[in-house]
Amino acid sequence: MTSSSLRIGIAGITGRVGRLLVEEIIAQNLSLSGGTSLSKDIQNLPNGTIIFETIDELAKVSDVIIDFTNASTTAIHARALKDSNVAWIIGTTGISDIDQKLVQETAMTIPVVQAANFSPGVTLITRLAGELAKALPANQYDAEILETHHRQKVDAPSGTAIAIGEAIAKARHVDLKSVKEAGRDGVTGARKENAIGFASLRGGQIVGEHSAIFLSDVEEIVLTHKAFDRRIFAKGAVRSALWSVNKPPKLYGMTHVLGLDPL
Ligand SMILES: NC(=O)C1=CN([C@@H]2O[C@H](COP(=O)(O)OP(=O)(O)OC[C@H]3O[C@@H](n4cnc5c(N)ncnc54)[C@H](OP(=O)(O)O)[C@@H]3O)[C@@H](O)[C@H]2O)C=CC1
Ligand SMILES: O=C(O)C1=N[C@H](C(=O)O)C[C@H](O)C1
Repeated sequence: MTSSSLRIGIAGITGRVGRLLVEEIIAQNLSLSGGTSLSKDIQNLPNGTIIFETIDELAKVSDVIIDFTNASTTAIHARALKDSNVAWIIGTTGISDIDQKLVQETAMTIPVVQAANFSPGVTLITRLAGELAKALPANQYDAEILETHHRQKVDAPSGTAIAIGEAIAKARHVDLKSVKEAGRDGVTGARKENAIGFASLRGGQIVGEHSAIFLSDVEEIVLTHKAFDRRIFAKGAVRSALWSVNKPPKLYGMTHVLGLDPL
């Protein structure tokens, strides 16, 4: 299979990212096989774009499916794609632990590229956060993650914030779940040593902003990424789709797509 013959389907084709994926596929002269959506509002999609009723139908006419939908679809998509011949590029966030297991199972039979954020810049910031966490003692440097998104976002903390938290936790050899402090409210008690804190702001049309903050008694280190345009996600997802061609079944991430060495 070559990239020019690759048939790309979009799950969530009428969404904020879905519509930009269509533009990116057309801009790169790639082949769009169609998409799925909830409301099937096809306004402003190119003439002739096919909206399928189910992911199974879309899979029959696609070599790769890029999925920016809602976490409620993940289990259905995993079961439908497990025994298909398509690659699955997952951008959807807010996926439950149970459904994430299904994603992992699916990646045993088809190539899956999953990233909470398809921006190369965020991939690098996440690695840098891990590097800092490795070098800065957890009992001296408090790690806090701040994220800001548009008012329509339905999950919190953002998938990217969680991925940054996981990178910090991994570097500190702890399980994120055991140290995560999110949504502080009321008499919370003093901050726990080694905690990784999360704060989420929602409002307006902010595309996506993330900061990993390390605070000691004597200094503050802040890594910040701001996405100005959702095209950065669409470009990264299409790049991942092209990269997935002829790859063996496995759960890949943006670090694989970017060819970065494992940490
Ligand atoms: N990994 C990354 O780089 C990024 C990830 N995201 C994540 O991607 C997801 C989508 O974001 P965004 O585009 O802003 O969201 P939108 O709500 O704009 O789009 C979601 C799309 O999925 C469709 N959809 C929702 N539920 C279903 C369902 N049950 N079955 C089929 N289709 C469904 C919607 O259909 P309809 O239009 O008819 O409602 C719409 O087309 C979110 O989880 C978000 O967090 C977002 C940006 C970047
Ligand atoms: O919902 C969004 O918009 C975004 N979601 C992703 C996340 O949850 O991290 C990525 C990006 O920040 C935009």
